[in-house]
Amino acid sequence: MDALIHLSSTTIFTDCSSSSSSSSTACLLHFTTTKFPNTISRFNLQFGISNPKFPKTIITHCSSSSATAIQVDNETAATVIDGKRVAKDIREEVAVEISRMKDEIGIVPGLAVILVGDRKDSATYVRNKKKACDTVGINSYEVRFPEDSSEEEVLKHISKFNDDPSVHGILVQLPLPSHMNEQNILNAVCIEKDVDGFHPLNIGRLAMRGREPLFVPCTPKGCIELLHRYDIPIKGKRAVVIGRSNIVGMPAALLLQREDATVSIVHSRTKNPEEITRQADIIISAVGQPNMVRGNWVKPGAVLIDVGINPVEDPESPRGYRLVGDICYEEASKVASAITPVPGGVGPMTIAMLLSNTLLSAKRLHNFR
Ligand SMILES: NC(=O)C1=CN([C@@H]2O[C@H](COP(=O)(O)OP(=O)(O)OC[C@H]3O[C@@H](n4cnc5c(N)ncnc54)[C@H](OP(=O)(O)O)[C@@H]3O)[C@@H](O)[C@H]2O)C=CC1
Ligand SMILES: Nc1nc(=O)c2c([nH]1)NC[C@@H]1CN(c3ccc(C(=O)N[C@@H](CCC(=O)O)C(=O)O)cc3)C=[N+]21
Repeated sequence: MDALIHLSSTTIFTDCSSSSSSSSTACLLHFTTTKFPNTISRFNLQFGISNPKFPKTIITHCSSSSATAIQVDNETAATVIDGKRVAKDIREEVAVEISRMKDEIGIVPGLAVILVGDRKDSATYVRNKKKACDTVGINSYEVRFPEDSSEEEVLKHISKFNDDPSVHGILVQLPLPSHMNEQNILNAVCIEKDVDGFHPLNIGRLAMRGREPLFVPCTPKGCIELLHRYDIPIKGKRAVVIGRSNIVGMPAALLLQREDATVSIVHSRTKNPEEITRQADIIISAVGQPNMVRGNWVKPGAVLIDVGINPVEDPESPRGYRLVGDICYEEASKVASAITPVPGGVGPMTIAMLLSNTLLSAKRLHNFR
């Protein structure tokens, strides 16, 4: 190194095009040198000139100072919010409670999962939920219906599970085939067993001050749980939720509001969404658009919760695709103070919350504390 350089600020630009498996990162550095302390120089650098011995060293061509190599020691990186680890902790906590319940009152919680049609992703989710139930000691009951089955058949099974005392939670995997009326089916789940929290009565109570839902939807609950477990304050903060679906965006906004955040909702008709997200201390994104939230949509120090699960083509991956979130991780993680990865962020928490809701239901139905 020819000159000692004090980095005063860093701006990172990444090519976040959704399909590229490797992206190039350019870095605009503002720094002063000891040789030229009053000069602030700007250099356009290309990352990735890797010397494994000096991974943080960038080689560049500088004309206004004698520097040829820069040590980027103070590059800020966000805390990675490890949903996979937290979900494991929660599964262990749930397992302890389930075994205590079994020992003390001889009850084992049961979860019924209804899957209609043959979507591959839905089948995978259901399989993962069953596996998770097995690991904590929840009995799972799975019913599969062919794509062309009737709404009445599904309703009949829901009614059967409503009356079955060994079932404490009922989950209807979404989306349903288009010929079925989702409202009718979700309304049929009795609210005491609505572990997904999708029944309008549970959502209505979530929206009302002074009312308590019996269950909170798993994905938004998982987002808030991550914030709590990482000691991230919510009260008085500005939160922006991107997406307003019944299952994620809308209940996430309601939950943040219940936690005393000031909440804005961005959706597909929002003009200049980046101006709104840039004001946020906390962003929860649930859109389904790969890498939509760029680094420059994010206020420095913001906390980012990425719900999006988007498959993008990747010939190098064994499945031929890989999962990315709604947030351009590479860019945003350099601006944020904390961020959830995809995979390994919110996804595992959704399943952990489902287990936790099923335990809660069994405890409540059997008056077990
Ligand atoms: N990690 C997990 O556990 C889970 C992940 N997911 C993932 O989360 C994502 C969202 O799921 P879900 O809520 O069911 O999706 P929906 O398609 O039901 O909702 C998407 C929302 O995003 C909004 N939206 C779409 N495009 C834009 C845009 N360009 N700018 C701003 N807002 C936009 C839509 O707006 P509008 O209302 O105007 O149409 C809508 O409110 C998906 O990737 C899904 O796979 C879902 C559930 C659980
Ligand atoms: N009634 C109903 N309830 C749901 O909760 C529900 C639903 N329907 N329909 C579909 C969405 C989607 N969803 C996910 C759950 C876990 C992961 C998950 O565990 N993801 C892993 C990756 C899994 C992989 O690698 O394929 C992760 O993010 O690390 C993702 C998505 C629940 N949903």
